[in-house]
Amino acid sequence: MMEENSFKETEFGNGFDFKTWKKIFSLNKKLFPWLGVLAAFMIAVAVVDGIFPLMTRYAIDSLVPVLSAGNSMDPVWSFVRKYAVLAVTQGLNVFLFILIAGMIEVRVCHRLRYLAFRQLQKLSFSYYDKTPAGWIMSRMTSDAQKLGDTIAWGIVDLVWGGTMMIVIIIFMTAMHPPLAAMTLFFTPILLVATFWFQKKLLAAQRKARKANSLLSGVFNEGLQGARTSKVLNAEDFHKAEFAKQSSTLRRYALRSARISALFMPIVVFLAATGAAVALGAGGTMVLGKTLSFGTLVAFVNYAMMFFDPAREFARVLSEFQAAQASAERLLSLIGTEPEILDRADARDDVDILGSVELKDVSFHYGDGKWIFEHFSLSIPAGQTVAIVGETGCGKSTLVNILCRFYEPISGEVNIDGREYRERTCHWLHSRLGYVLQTPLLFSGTIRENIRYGRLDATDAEIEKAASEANAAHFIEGLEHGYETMVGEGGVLLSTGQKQLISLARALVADPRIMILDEATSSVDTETEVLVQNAVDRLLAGRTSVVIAHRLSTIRNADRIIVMDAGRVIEDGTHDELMSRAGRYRDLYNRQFLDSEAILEAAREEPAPSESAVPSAAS
Ligand SMILES: Nc1ncnc2c1ncn2[C@@H]1O[C@H](COP(=O)(O)OP(=O)(O)OP(=O)(O)O)[C@@H](O)[C@H]1O
Repeated sequence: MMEENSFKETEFGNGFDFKTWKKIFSLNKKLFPWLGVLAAFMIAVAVVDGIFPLMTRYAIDSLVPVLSAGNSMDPVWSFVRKYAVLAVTQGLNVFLFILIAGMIEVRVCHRLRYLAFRQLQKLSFSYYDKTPAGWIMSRMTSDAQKLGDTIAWGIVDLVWGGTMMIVIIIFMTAMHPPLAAMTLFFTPILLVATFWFQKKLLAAQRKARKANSLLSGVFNEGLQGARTSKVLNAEDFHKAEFAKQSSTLRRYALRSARISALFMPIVVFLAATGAAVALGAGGTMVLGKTLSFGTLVAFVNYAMMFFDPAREFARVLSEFQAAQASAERLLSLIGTEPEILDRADARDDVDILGSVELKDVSFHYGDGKWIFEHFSLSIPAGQTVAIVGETGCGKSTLVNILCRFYEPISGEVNIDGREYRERTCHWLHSRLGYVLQTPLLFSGTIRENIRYGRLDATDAEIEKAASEANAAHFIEGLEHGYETMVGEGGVLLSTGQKQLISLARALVADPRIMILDEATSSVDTETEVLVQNAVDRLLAGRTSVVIAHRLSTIRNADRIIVMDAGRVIEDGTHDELMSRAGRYRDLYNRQFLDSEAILEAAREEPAPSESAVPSAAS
């Protein structure tokens, strides 16, 4: 298998890319009306926010003289009513925009995860060879989450910040254009400074996060491998690695703290300068009676308020830029084409008898290292073939090609005399059973796990398959029987129990061709016999290819193929090959008799953890 660290992630650019965002938005077309509603609410929130200083202006200029003159309270009550209406409207706006933005966040995240997961189901095996599981998990979890968050709350802040700045400029200009020009004189500097700081801050934070995750990796390895590193005297190496990552983290964390510390005073200073100008110039006008006192207060308010939307606007733009890497990585996953695709004229509606033939097949995994060159093998329908050979000789690769997880680079794979690419992948996979060496169960009940073999199987069929697979006895002995939860990956069951369930799953599917990658893990003798009987039943009457480790399977096979470096070097029955004194006899004596000896030892002293087949795992 390919090492995970050989995976090279595509480097994505840093600049803002409209195309990427257009694609992300087009994947969420159904949310467009909601995005429009959200934007409308944010415009409303910004307008109402901008009206409050005008209310203060009105109170100072119109109400204070009325109150000072001791006239009626009526205008005050009318003002209070208007103020209350405005406050309630704003409360409602805020309630609704939080609700809608939250809904959009969840739906964007769900949609992107759904699209990525759907694509993952379609992708060929080769994709999983090249792509580490951790990388895929990050795309599905943190990237999808980040995009949901950035799109929903980014629109909130972007529309609010943009509208708020426009509203402030309009209101100021409408009240007093020359004073507006003076107050807003520093605004461009404020905007530039805000953008610059936000960009630097985000970059430092991103580097700090990266250093933090590397440091967690070092922790993890250090803790998990504590025993190994002691044995290997590798403590100093781990200490040095920890010191390196830790000082990188400290450097970036300090940088981000420095930027934050500088940012606030500088930007607040600039905003305050605007307010000071308004106060100085406006104050003079108030003295000269060319400006009302209320208008001056409104100007000072607006000048101080301008800083907030400017900061939000800059922050969101930088966040969109930061989230762009998430968008590009997710799009690269969603847009990956499966390497194995059905041909346009591939048929699905043909019966299968089960004869299999590899004809002149050559294959490599994309690295140019040929695993098979001009390889041929023919298996008549109904025959059981055991494949044996040293590790790395190509047994699993042969099975991978047979199952069409990979296609040959050249040559043909014929099933019932027809090239398998003339059929759909579904045609083959629905008629082919594959029992893995390490049986994988899904979290759920035992019944559900057996039903994975054929989704429309009835309960009676499931129970019949379990009984044929020798699993019924132990299942019925469990407190919840077929409804027993198996835990994630089947952790609540023993190895032997999992093997029996996976055999039942294959039996319920009733495939014409059966591929069996036999388990090497030893189970106790009693289970070994149960598993072997179930395997015999599973293989009977089907074309079967078994990567064989059990002596009993090898002996019972119709034919044994010995492979070496991608070639068939011996082919015959057990007795024929034993009489030839060739590689098979060698292997048999060395490998299979050894495993027989291990089994023999296990018979005398059964391992407690593996002797649990008939026992409960509720
Ligand atoms: N996904 C892969 N990408 C690249 N090379 C691979 C891949 N899988 C297997 N190989 C290489 O192909 C060769 C044959 O491997 P294969 O797994 O088919 O052997 P095997 O006989 O099944 O071995 P084992 O008995 O250990 O399972 C090996 O050299 C292996 O390194």
